[in-house]
Formats: sequence, C-alpha cells, structure tokens
Amino acid sequence: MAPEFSGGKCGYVTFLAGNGDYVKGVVGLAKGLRKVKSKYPLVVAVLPDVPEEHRELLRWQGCVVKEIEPVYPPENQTHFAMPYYVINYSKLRIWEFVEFKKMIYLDGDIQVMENIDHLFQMEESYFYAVMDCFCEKTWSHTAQYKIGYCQQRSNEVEWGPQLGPKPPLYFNAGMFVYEPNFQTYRALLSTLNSTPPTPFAEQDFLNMFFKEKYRPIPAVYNLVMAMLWRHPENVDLHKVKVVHYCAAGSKPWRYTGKEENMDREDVKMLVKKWWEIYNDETLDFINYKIDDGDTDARHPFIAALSEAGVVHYHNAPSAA
Ligand SMILES: O=c1ccn([C@@H]2O[C@H](COP(=O)(O)OP(=O)(O)O)[C@@H](O)[C@H]2O)c(=O)[nH]1
Ligand SMILES: OC[C@H]1O[C@H](O[C@@H]2[C@@H](O)[C@H](O)[C@@H](O)[C@H](O)[C@@H]2O)[C@H](O)[C@@H](O)[C@H]1O
Repeated sequence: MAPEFSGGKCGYVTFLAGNGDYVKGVVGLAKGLRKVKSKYPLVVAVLPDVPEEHRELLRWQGCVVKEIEPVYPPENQTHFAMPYYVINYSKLRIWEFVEFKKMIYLDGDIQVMENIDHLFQMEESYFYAVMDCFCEKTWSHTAQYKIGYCQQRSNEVEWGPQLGPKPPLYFNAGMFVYEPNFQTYRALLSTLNSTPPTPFAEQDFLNMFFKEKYRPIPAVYNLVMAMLWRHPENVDLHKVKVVHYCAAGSKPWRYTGKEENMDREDVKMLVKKWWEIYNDETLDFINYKIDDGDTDARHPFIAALSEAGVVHYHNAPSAA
C-alpha cells in the first residue's frame, strides 16, 4: 500500500513555448487558480523562444517563470509525430523541478473552475490523470478509431481478439499529478532516446512510460472538450472542476465559433467563463487580496514568489 502523501512543497506547473498567443492561456490559468483560492504557486516552464515581455507579464501575474531547454525525440524521426506536437516533448523537463515534492501539470489551454488543491493529498508514487477519448478525427490513424472503439464506452464496441491485446487505459496529458524526481527524469530522457516518436508525441510516450503507475482520476479534473459531443452521458457540467479547451477552435483567446461543434451552447458558455476570468482585474496579482489577511511572506503563494525573486510591478507590463 503506497503511503499517503507525506507532505513537502507542492505547486502547479504549466508549459509555454513560442512568442504567440498561448501566453494568454497561461495568464488566464494563473487568474483562474487565484479565483479558486489555490494555496500553491503556478510555475511556468518556458522555452528559450518565449520573449522577455511575455515572461515579465507572467511574473506580474504572480507566476514563477523557469526557463527549460527543448527536448527533441531521436534524431530525424520527428516526422512520426504530428509536427505540431513535437515541441510538447519539452514538457518532460518538469520532472527536473525537484524542489517540489508533488506538482499538478496543467496545459496552457486549461482553466481551473473549482479548487483542486486536494489532489496533492493523494497517495504517493502514482501518476494520476484523466482518461482521454479516441473519437475525434485526430485519432483517425489508430485501430481503435477505425473500429469505433473508445475507452469511454468500451462496452459498446468490443475490442476483438483479432486486433491483438486491448489497449491499456490511456490518459490525456493536458493535466496530470506527478512527483518531480531526478531518477525518473533521467529515465524519461534515456527511454525517449530509444523510443521512436508517435503521433501524439509526449502524450503517447508518457502513457507508455507510466503504464504501471497510471491511476485514472474522474473526468471532472480534465474535461477534454470533445467529451461534450462524443460522450455526453459521461459529463455533468455542474460537477466539472477543470476545463480543457483542446478541441479544434475552442481556444478561448482565438475563438470564432466557426469550427465544427464550436457553435454549441455549452462550448459558448465555457468560452464565456474563460473570458470572465481573464478580464477580471480583481484577479490580477497586483490587485489580489489574500482572504485570510495573511499578506506577508508566510503565505505559501507569496513565499514561493519571493523565493523566486518575483517583484511586484506597480504598472502592468504590456499585455499580450
Ligand atoms: O504554440 C504553442 C503550442 C503549445 N503550447 C503549450 O503546449 C500545450 C499543449 O499544446 P495544445 O494545447 O495545443 O495541445 P492540445 O491540448 O490542444 O492538443 C499548450 O496548452 C501550451 O501549454 C505553447 O505554449 N505554445
Ligand atoms: O502532444 C500531444 C497532445 O495530446 C493531447 O491533446 C490531444 C489529445 O487530447 C487528443 O485526444 C485530442 O483528440 C486532441 O484534440 C488533443 O489535441 C494533450 O491535451 C496535449 O497536451 C498534448 O499532450
């Protein structure tokens, strides 16, 4: 029986690459975590191509910005992964953040609608994440898509023996609870060197690597948007705590409503909720009043920031 969580520094972490508009996603995430009164800091692992003004904006929003080096899969094999996803292998660097005992990784296109700090108390030494769905066209390269099999409704379409072993439970890598650890980090990178990339890049790789340690957690912790139209029977929007804007056209900061399914009322409501948080100036770090009046460095959030040398800006840097 794995021990209960034995305590230690916890934090949220996200990943930011490029000089584009994903920085808006991370600003929204930082404000969302404040809105739900999370006790823990948000670390942003940035690639070298993230410009200083975006880093400054994130510090001004109370984030701890840590630069990481890119991680590339084996030489001249990247064409096996969908090109867009190759950069996501760099997420593996977050296992190096060993000053933290336990972290919750959240993609920049995720919003936290209810406090999920309790997830840090789960049993140690497992890898927790929400099961993905195989029904979107992005899965059309797979055997499961071709026969209409999805782990979200495995009793409907049988995985026949002629297809070989049934795929193990497969998680979406946009949100997971993990424990930074140098040994694991070194094993990840050395295993990656001998693992040809696959279409879903680091998500496929992490599913393979953590196959034995993976423990599914309820879908309320990572609503993969396609679930709304692919498996509505598995979704109760009133109970959803984390929304993952991963469906094509659902990134709130780029939303036009023109792509397939984007004109749905539930999608419009979730995009509107994201914007309400993003535009709420009371959630800007500089305006944020900590409820318990604990405004000195004892508050873990403030403590983490002062530890990381985050200074408060009196006038906001240029918004993204
Ligand atoms: O240009 C990019 C593309 C991706 N990302 C980061 O990588 C994550 C995963 O990419 P994406 O959200 O596009 O994948 P999806 O979940 O939509 O498949 C994003 O949430 C961001 O945190 C980024 O920072 N810049
Ligand atoms: O690099 C692979 C990516 O794989 C995942 O995104 C996919 C996956 O969820 C599919 O199941 C969906 O169909 C698709 O829309 C979505 O983009 C992660 O969310 C992302 O962080 C990243 O790991």
